Amino acid sequence: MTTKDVVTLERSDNSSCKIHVFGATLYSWINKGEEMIFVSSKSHFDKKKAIRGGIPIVFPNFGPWDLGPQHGFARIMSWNSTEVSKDESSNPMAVFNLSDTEETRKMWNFRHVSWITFQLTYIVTLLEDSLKTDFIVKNVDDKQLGFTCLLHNYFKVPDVTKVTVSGLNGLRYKDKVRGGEMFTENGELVTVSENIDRIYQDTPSEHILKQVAGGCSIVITKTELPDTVVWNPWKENAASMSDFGDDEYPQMLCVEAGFVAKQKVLASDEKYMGSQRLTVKQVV
Ligand SMILES: O=P(O)(O)OC[C@H]1O[C@H](O)[C@H](O)[C@@H](O)[C@@H]1O
Repeated sequence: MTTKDVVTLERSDNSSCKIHVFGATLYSWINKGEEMIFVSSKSHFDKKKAIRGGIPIVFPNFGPWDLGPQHGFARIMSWNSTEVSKDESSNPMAVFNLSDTEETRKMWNFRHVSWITFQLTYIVTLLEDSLKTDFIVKNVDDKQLGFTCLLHNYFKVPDVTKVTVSGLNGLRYKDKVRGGEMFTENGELVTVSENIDRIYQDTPSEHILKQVAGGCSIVITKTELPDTVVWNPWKENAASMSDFGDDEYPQMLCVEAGFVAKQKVLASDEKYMGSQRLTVKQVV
C-alpha cells in the first residue's frame, strides 16, 4: 500500500479515518483513540480483490450478479480522489469519483446494446464522535438506470455474542441462511450466536448497536437506504474464506445500510443520494 493510495482525515481529538482509493473503501475509523472498524488481518490490499473489512461500497448490484462479480464493481475499481477539504463546519472531508470505464462497460451494458453512462460520488466526512458517508449516483445516460447499492459496514466488536442491534422488531426479512425464505423478526433486539445473513426490508432510519469496540454503542442513522443487512459468517464459512482469519468471526459484525430489496431506478439526468451517519456513544 503506498501513501498515494490512501486518503487520511484527521481531527485534533485523536480521531482519524483512512480511505483506500481501491473501491473508495474506508478501512479505519479511530474515534478518540478507539478503532471502530473491523478489517481482517488476512485482507488483501493488492488492488485486485475487495478489501475484507471496512466499508466496501456495493454497486450496481448487491449479491451474485449475471453481468459481473458478486456485489458489483465499485468495490474493486480505483476511484479518483480530490484534495482533502472541509465542510461548512470545518470538519475534514474527502470526495471520491468513479465513472464508467472500458472495464465497467464490459460488465454493465443496457440490454446488451449499449453501455451505461453513470457518475458516482462518495463523500466521507469526519465529525466529532461521528462519521458521515454520502453515496451519490447520477444517471448521465439518456435511458433509465436501475441498480442496487449498499454501504457494507464491518464493525469491530470485542465479542459478537454480546452485541445487540435495535430497530428490527416486527420487520420482514429474507434469510439467506435458510434458503432465502421470508420471515418476520420477533425479537426486540437482534443478537448473534451463529451464521447470520439477513436482509431486513423497510427498516427505520436508526439502529443502535450496543457493545461494539471499547464497550461503546454506535448509532447508525440513514437516509434513502431503506434496507439493513446483518451478516456474520461464523466458524465454518470463515474457514472457507481465504481473506478472513479462521478465528476472526467473533470480533466483527456487519450491519449494512442499503437499497437492495428492490432496485432504485433513475430517469435520465436524475440523481440519487444514500447517506449514513455513524455516531459513537460512550457508555458511562
Ligand atoms: O464475500 P463478499 O462477496 O464480500 O460478501 C460478503 C457478504 O456480504 C453480504 O453481507 C451478503 O449478505 C452475504 O451473503 C455475503 O456473504
